[in-house]
Amino acid sequence: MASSTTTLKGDEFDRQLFESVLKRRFFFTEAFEIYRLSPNFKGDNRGLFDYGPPGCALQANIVDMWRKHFVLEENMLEMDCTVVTPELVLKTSGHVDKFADWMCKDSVKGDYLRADHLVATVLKARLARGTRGLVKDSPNLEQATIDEYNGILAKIDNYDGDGLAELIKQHGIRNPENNNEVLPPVPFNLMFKSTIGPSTAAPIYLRPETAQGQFLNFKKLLDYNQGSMPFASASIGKSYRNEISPRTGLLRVREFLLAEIEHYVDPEKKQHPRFREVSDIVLPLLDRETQLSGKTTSRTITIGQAVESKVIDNETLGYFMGRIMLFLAKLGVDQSKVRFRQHLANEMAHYACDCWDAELLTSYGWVECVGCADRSAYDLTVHARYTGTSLAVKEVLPEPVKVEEWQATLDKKRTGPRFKKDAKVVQSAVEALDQVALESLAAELEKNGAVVIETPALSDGTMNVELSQELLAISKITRLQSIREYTPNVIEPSFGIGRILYSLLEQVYWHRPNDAARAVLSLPLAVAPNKVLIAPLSSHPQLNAISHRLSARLRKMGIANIIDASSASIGKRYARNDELGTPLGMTIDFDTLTDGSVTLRERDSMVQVRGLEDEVMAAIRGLLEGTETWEQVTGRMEVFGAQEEDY
Ligand SMILES: Nc1ncnc2c1ncn2[C@@H]1O[C@H](COP(=O)(O)OP(=O)(O)OP(=O)(O)O)[C@@H](O)[C@H]1O
Repeated sequence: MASSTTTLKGDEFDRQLFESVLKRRFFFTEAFEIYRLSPNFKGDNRGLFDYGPPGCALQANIVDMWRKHFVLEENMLEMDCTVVTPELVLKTSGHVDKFADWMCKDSVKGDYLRADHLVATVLKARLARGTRGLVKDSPNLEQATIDEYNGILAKIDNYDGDGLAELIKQHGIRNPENNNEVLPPVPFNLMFKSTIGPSTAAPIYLRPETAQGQFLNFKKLLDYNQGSMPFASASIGKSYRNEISPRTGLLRVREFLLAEIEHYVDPEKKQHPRFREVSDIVLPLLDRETQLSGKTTSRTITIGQAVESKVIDNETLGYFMGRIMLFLAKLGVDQSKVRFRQHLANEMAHYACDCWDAELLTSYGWVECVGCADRSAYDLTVHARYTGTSLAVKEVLPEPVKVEEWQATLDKKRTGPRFKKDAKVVQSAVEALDQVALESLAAELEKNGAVVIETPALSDGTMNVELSQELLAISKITRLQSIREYTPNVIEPSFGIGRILYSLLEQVYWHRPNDAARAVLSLPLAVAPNKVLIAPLSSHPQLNAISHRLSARLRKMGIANIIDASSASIGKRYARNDELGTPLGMTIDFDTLTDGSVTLRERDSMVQVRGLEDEVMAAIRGLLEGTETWEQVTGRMEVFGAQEEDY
């Protein structure tokens, strides 16, 4: 499509105006709005939104593109798992103990504030006041203070509770809304808790991510994939996080659509067969060291170079970062407003060993829209350990190889009577011990005469046993190995669809020159909610009939379209659809009745061409399928030029 004529620069962006367009056109609205206005409404509906028709269509188109770009392109195994998750699963995965953010309480009003956001908001405001003279007569900040604040902000995600408490104390940080003091940060678990059925004895959580359902089915997925590695599963579904204080519209919500890929890979073979397809893509990277040095400027580097120099840990991680970049480009994201930021050590989720976020630049600053984490073997290992179900891969070696290894043997004559119905569980726990564990246990057994090993849950609820030398022997043996067993590592690209949708909308929003009331959303054809507006110039029944026929023709081609036969001026109708991001407009007038010609208007340039109905239909199809550009269409059809549109 033609490029926008007045792209809004960062400073000119008027969020209020932009959001009023989205609300007016019903992209989304706050949930339970009419109840929230009631004096009896006690709840908190922040972070809960309903999508209206264009928001819904845009979301569906993004998801459709995601499915084609990832699931279809890579033969991923898609799953749809339940939201309701037993506590035990999330206890094992570490979410019950660790999936928390730090929050501070306003000492007077009792409001809760997310601690890292509080510090960042206050320091940013001080910097804005003290360096840009935003507040009249406010003193300029000393350069050393400016550097200190910037340094803190560059690594704000790296502070734990104590670190945040120290910052709050040291910098006299208070609630910016009322200047009240805040209490020291405490952790708040972000999962919504409930119970299943009438019994309170069966606690559940709404899943905070789709990943766990995929991991629990790993054995079945591997079988379905004929035991072949590597492979990926994928899932799209609602996830829930009880965010402490959501204030940034669609960017931080409590219920959101997550699209996640879990790519299972041999830990010793993290090369990717299609790596060469992405190795020349240039990525803007903001790595860990740069952030720790207090800087926030990313550097551009090809994925190939980044993997070779180990800035990106391995090919598979690099491959997915490249695929994420290509996906965002297809959606219409401004490539100069994307960067990949590496997680700092404390920021990383409890399961991750490396993580890069794809961040998009918005009026709220850089926003994480896609997380790309190497979860190592963490999840499969903990679930296998707890349940005693093997989630390992057995690889048949091309030739048997001689291996020296530690072997643990239980004396079953003794362990049977000793552990009774738990004997099998104890045995599976011993069998699950890896070589590193066996080596240190062998030394411990020799030294102390007994060792304690972790087990899946036993009948008395405990999860470990003591094994003396009488019950357990650990020795080094040499054997011929024909099967290698390993727990796969997982590379996980995780896409917050709502964040991508909102950031994209901000990036494609602009208005006609000198007319802030005429907003345009330059959404690409592929994701625009409606592709074609059909506008009859009069309400004449014959023109109406043609509109419906054209609409049906487009529908038959799978092209979403909308008829606007209202009495509003054609300029108004175009303007309305510019705000909806509709890329093309077909106008039907009385000439259509005599010579069968129709007009096709392009949203961004407002240029119109005229041709026979079939020609215009072919142009629309070509534009949608990407076999023709708008420039080519204007080259071969009669051009009207940009029309002055009465509004
Ligand atoms: N509260 C939320 N609202 C909307 N999208 C979210 C929210 N939390 C996470 N996401 C999306 O889910 C993706 C994967 O989640 P992940 O756990 O990596 O996020 P996160 O690091 O916890 O995010 P943040 O640091 O912003 O809280 C994110 O990249 C983001 O797009």
